[in-house]
Amino acid sequence: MSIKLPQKLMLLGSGELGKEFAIAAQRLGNYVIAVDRYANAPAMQVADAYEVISMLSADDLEAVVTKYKPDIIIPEIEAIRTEKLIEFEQRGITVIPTAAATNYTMNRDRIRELAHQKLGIRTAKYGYATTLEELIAISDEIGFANVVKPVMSSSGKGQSVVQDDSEVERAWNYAIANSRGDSQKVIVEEFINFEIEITLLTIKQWNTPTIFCSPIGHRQERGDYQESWQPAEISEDKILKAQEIAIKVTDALGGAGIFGVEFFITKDEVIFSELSPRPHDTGMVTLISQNLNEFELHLRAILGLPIPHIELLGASASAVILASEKSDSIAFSGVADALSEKDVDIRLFGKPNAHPYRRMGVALAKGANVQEAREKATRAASKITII
Ligand SMILES: Nc1ncnc2c1ncn2[C@@H]1O[C@H](COP(=O)(O)OP(=O)(O)OP(=O)(O)O)[C@@H](O)[C@H]1O
Ligand SMILES: NCC(=O)N[C@@H]1O[C@H](COP(=O)([O-])[O-])[C@@H](O)[C@H]1O
Ligand SMILES: [Mg+2]
Repeated sequence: MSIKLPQKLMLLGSGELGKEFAIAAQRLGNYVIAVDRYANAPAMQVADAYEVISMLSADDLEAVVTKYKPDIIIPEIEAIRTEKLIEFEQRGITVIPTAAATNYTMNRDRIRELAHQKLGIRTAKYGYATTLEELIAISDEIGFANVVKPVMSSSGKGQSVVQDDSEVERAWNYAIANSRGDSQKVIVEEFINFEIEITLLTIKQWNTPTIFCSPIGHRQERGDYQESWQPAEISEDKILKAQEIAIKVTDALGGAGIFGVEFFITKDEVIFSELSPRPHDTGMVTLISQNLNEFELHLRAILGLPIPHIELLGASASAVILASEKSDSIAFSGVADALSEKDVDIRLFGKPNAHPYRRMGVALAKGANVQEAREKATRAASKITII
């Protein structure tokens, strides 16, 4: 595919990942329309145009697509009326990576079925429930500890680790209260006691073979990422195994773009967890670690532009800057202090309001080794306070 520039790109979802993507797209002169459910979202601040709609509404999606006639639709979150994307694709608009892929990954049950049932890939043992009674029954079958998550959610929203049957009801209520979209279904997964978990950024291209970034290690709390680092300390044979699985799943999904493929690495196994058909939050480390970051790679893959070489520039890390309370007026202190160390950078996303644990920024660092990079990133993040 050889594409003419500029292209008119419509981002569905305009958070921090969309913002960096919009910047990358505009550096090559493209026209970006940023869409999200609230005004002043990060990507809207750097886009050519923006719209506030419910992305779960087919009518709202139709209205913005009719208004702007984008060449390419680029989903940035899961919670989108993906059936409507299938219709847009049939009308000749490119959907990234494909409309079917966004439909598969919108709900945890669909991608699980594809990876485990259809492709035979090793995952954690799992089951589903649509009522508390079903959850009690399936939890006994899966055993404890297990992890309960709404089938539609991200960044750990509504997710809990359940240690024994006394905690099942609380997990049910928490999952249902925090489910995105209109689903009342939860997935229960066997708790995997992993040594490390990784994101393998996988770049699927229109006409050239799939390529990979060096694996990214990460640490999560409450199901949400706290820090990530690159390279992850895993053996070459496990990297090859993860690459083989990533190729299988992304080939089944088709299209082009970057995917964040998540794995649990145990002593003996590489276990597929889930994937994002778009840049990954833990991949923000590539804003400092690589010659081309994950957003530039996504753009090049989408536009069919060459990626001659991906270079890891050295051990690097990212650490998140989280809000601690609810607020509608955001200001940061400690920025100068955070930036005082060599090879440290930060991004403040410009989200218009905060609530506990909302990700408001990220600190990035390079170091002599992964440990030093992680320490520097965490130190920088800890110096920034939201006031
Ligand atoms: N079965 C499991 N065993 C052990 N830990 C788990 C399991 N499932 C999830 N976790 C932990 O919770 C984190 C978040 O889970 P998961 O990736 O499924 O949720 P998510 O809401 O889609 O997150 P994101 O959108 O940020 O990728 C995982 O990265 C891992 O640390
Ligand atoms: N794990 C998925 C992820 O990190 N997605 C990123 O977070 C934004 C939502 O943030 P918000 O909840 O603070 O609005 C999304 O728009 C995307 O950029
Ligand atoms: Mg995840």
